[in-house]
Amino acid sequence: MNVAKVIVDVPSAAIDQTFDYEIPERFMDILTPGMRVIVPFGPRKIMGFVVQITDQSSFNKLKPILEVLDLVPVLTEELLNLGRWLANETLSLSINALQVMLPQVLKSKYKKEIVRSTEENLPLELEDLFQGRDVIPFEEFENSPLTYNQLKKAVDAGDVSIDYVVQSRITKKYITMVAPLKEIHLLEEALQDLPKSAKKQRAIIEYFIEQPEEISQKLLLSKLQTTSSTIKSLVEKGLIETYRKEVYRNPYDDDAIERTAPLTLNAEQQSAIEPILESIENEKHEVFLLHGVTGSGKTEVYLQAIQEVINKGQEAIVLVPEISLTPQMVNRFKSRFGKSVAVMHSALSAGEKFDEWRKIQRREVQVVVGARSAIFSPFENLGIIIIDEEHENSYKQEEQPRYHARDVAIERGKNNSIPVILGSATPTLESFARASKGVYKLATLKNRTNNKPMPEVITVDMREELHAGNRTMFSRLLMDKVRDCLEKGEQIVLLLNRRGYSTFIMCRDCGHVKECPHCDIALTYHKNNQTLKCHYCSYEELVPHSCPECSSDSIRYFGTGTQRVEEALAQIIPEARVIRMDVDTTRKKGAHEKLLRDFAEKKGDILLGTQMIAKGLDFENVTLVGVLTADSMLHIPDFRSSEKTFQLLTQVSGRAGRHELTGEVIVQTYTPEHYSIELASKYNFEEFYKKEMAMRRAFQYPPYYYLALITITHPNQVVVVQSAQQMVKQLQQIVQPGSIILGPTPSPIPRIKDRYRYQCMIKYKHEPNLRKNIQAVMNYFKDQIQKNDLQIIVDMQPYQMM
Ligand SMILES: Nc1ncnc2c1ncn2[C@@H]1O[C@H](COP(=O)(O)OP(=O)(O)OP(=O)(O)O)[C@@H](O)[C@H]1O
Ligand SMILES: [Zn+2]
Ligand SMILES: [Zn+2]
Repeated sequence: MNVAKVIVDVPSAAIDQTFDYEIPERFMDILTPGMRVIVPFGPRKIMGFVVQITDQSSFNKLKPILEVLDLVPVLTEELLNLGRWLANETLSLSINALQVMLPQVLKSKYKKEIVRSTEENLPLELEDLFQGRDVIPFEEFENSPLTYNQLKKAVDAGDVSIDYVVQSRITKKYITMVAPLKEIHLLEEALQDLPKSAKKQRAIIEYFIEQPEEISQKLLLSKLQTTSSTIKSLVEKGLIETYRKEVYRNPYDDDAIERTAPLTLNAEQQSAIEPILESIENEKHEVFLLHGVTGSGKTEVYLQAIQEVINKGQEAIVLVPEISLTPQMVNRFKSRFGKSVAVMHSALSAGEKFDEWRKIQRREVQVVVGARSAIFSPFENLGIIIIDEEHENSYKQEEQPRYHARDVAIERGKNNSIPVILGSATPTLESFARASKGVYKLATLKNRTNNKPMPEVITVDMREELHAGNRTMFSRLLMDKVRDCLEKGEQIVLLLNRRGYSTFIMCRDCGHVKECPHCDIALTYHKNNQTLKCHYCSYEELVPHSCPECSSDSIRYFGTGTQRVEEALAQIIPEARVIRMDVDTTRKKGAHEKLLRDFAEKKGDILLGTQMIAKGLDFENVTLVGVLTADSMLHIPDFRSSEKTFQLLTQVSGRAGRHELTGEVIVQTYTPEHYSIELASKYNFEEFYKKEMAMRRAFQYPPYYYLALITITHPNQVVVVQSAQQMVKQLQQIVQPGSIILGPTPSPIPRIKDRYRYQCMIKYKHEPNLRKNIQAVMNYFKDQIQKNDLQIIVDMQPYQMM
């Protein structure tokens, strides 16, 4: 068994295969699949993943593996298999499919060190290596007579660990600890011996006599108002010691979280959880769709199912949309399961993410709560996977590998014979259709746990407002209600159903709109620093004083961004304190949390924001929710726009009246008769489902048809058009008779980063070989891709049509 099959880190279709390498003697006993290695590749040394170890190769002379990067595999056997499935399913490169499962730190340049993790004596050779130090650079081991096998034994025994040091040590954090070295009665003796004048030293000894536990040096210094030189002199006397201790960077203050006990489930929750518990018990893979109105207690069902899994000694993955991963949400899990919970969140630093990942890898936690990528958590004894708000688009990754976390969850569910729960107040049509057909098991929670009705929704026709002479963006009814609320000291959530960056600059004289010079899209106006920015390529420039086309100086910004709403509010109700939440105000780390905390602490009357305020928030003092422009999403060219509108309106309505106070919702719209607005205002999901299904059937969209979107890009427009036409011709030859090919057409954003973009879409019901066939078509373009800078992006089951 001296041949390793390795996927190398060269993201190119021409290299997308395993390469054979010889395993040198010194790595023979330690190398296992799932470890990263350094191998020679042409003139370079590059990283690769060992995916298989075998004893034969069809090549005669193999190059040897140069270095082994891990002594514990970073990918489990299950994840390696999942990687193969993922690459195949999403038509991605194997290397991308494996990389996506790992935290950033393991993908970048790093140094390694060996850390002593025991006070016990180590084998002699190791003691020689450490020479009294606690941490040594990995290279010292490589230059020592010690074998990898000996080191691995020490790692497996938990005596030492290997750590990765990413530039400037961001992977680990240490604090200096101080602890007594002598027993209490010896400390008391020492105290007698210390001269009375050595007040500071005496204070430290007295402290440890009272409290003989370790304490961080920093805390000790501040507690006793003492100095590090005082500590040092006691260390020299052999009375106390100082040492470094690794602390996990913990973004959440665990100890401050109060523990909660399971609630007694109500009848609906009880009948929802029973089949799930059965499935856990019988280790049977099933997918449950938990359709529960907002505030119906879905989370409590998750918590109790997870408890069952933990009791069985198994582990749980909970996916939550990125923007709902608020401390509020995380605390619900931490308050039930304490330190057994890891959190994976993109707002964490690379080091923090790595720490959380390591807790999973080292089996220090049983539960992970995280955004999309947490689906790849390296648990080896999974018992359940839960996807909260399963309808959220953020579960789809919009770069290679273009996977949907729901599909990955179900695949892992199958592989592990465990249940998968999809929860939502507004399930996707796809999921609800599967549940209706019995492919998924449906559980429904119709009532809020507080037994209050859903807040009443009043739609306001904005056309009538205009007729009545109201030209503001607020209807008279909404303003009355807002004032009412303010008087009663209650709070308000205002949703602008649109992104913050929709504000653009236009010349009033000639109509010129400032666009990005590299992308065919209007630049976004940012008021705070008077700049125009491109959302797609980060291009940035200062706002011009006059029109670049006609030199007129009546250049204005347009569009109803949140900034403008804020200004308008300030004019109409100057006394209201507004907290604005959008891409601009939440860019800084921790800003999102801070704004929410401020609102919870009633430092603001109105929470004004984009989509990001619609979900998961639970404030007891919120009694009014206003939606400023319910229809703005209906007009984007996306077959899911009605569904998204329905989902958003339902979600945001669910923010009101969740506790004692009754809530109310005002929805402003120019198309009150549109079924998604009308039915959302009545909370009628079933009826919406029927109507929307009929539309999808009529227009041949999912869930009746599957989609594959192929986007072709190139700096030269002629090349793109020609290639796209060739692409459609090729596709026509591979698809089944019932399938439909649309295009080629320019993409909705026809140019990004100086590359022109065309697309074509395949709609199909049954194409068992589609992936293989598309791969073959890609092969047809191989030369153009490699030599001519052509790019082809395949998105199986696309969510973004851009
Ligand atoms: N069995 C129960 N008895 C009493 N209170 C409960 C019970 N189950 C849940 N609750 C409480 O009801 C409230 C709403 O529950 P929860 O937030 O879990 O609902 P949800 O369906 O997840 O809501 P959303 O989808 O809106 O986030 C919470 O405050 C929760 O503590
Ligand atoms: Zn002009
Ligand atoms: Zn741009």
